[in-house]
Amino acid sequence: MSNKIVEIHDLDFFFGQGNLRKQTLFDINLTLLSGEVVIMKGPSGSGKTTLLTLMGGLRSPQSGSLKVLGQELLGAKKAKTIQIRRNIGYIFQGHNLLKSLSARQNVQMSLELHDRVSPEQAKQQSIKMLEAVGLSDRVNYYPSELSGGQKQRVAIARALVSHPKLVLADEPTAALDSKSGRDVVELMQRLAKEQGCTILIVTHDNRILDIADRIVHLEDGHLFENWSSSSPQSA
Ligand SMILES: Nc1ncnc2c1ncn2[C@@H]1O[C@H](COP(=O)(O)OP(=O)(O)OP(=O)(O)O)[C@@H](O)[C@H]1O
Repeated sequence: MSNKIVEIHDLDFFFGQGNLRKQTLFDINLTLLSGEVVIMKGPSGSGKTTLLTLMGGLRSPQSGSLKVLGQELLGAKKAKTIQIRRNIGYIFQGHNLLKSLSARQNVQMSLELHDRVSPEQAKQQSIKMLEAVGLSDRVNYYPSELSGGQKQRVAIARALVSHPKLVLADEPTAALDSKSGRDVVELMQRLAKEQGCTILIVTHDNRILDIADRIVHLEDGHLFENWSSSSPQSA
């Protein structure tokens, strides 16, 4: 299989219709390779979340080409998009845990989308994943009984438990203090390297830039690439 996990060519994106139609993304070209940790930076409103949701199959592309795991999303049928989404782990700012489910059940839920796993296997794998994120003593806790950092760890466990090829994280440290934020991204980076998955992190948090293999910038819907984390521009 190709090592190109995401391949975007000449992608434009518009919100709205008629007079209200407004271009948000302009001629985006981007490739994410297998096992890379890539950070996407950029001012508020520059289009980062829009691009992330397009890559995640949560929004339909309108032009250009957007391939995820070799599959074209432009013009893809709903069933195909849903199939692609099963190979993607999502981590969002608000962590989106279900309040009525324990940490283990929240993680397990994402495995139950995969019919090849029995409920008992799913349970064991979920517990193992919670151990991997340092929550072995919180497996049966509910979200309301966990700190912000612990909730974000559960969200990471949930995103990674099915060993997705691609993980998309939108501001994963935004709600965390700097120590918890740092711990959370280092954990994501370590698990990504262990599992060989590609991670794209959208962030405003300059303190975590050094964990990236590559940093891309979005400004007013235009993408600039190849500013490495050690380059002076990214400081
Ligand atoms: N559903 C929508 N309908 C119309 N315009 C939208 C919609 N969602 C986003 N936009 C607009 O698209 C632009 C890009 O928004 P987006 O959320 O992608 O930016 P962002 O870079 O992620 O911002 P932030 O860093 O503040 O989260 C903004 O001007 C925003 O107002």
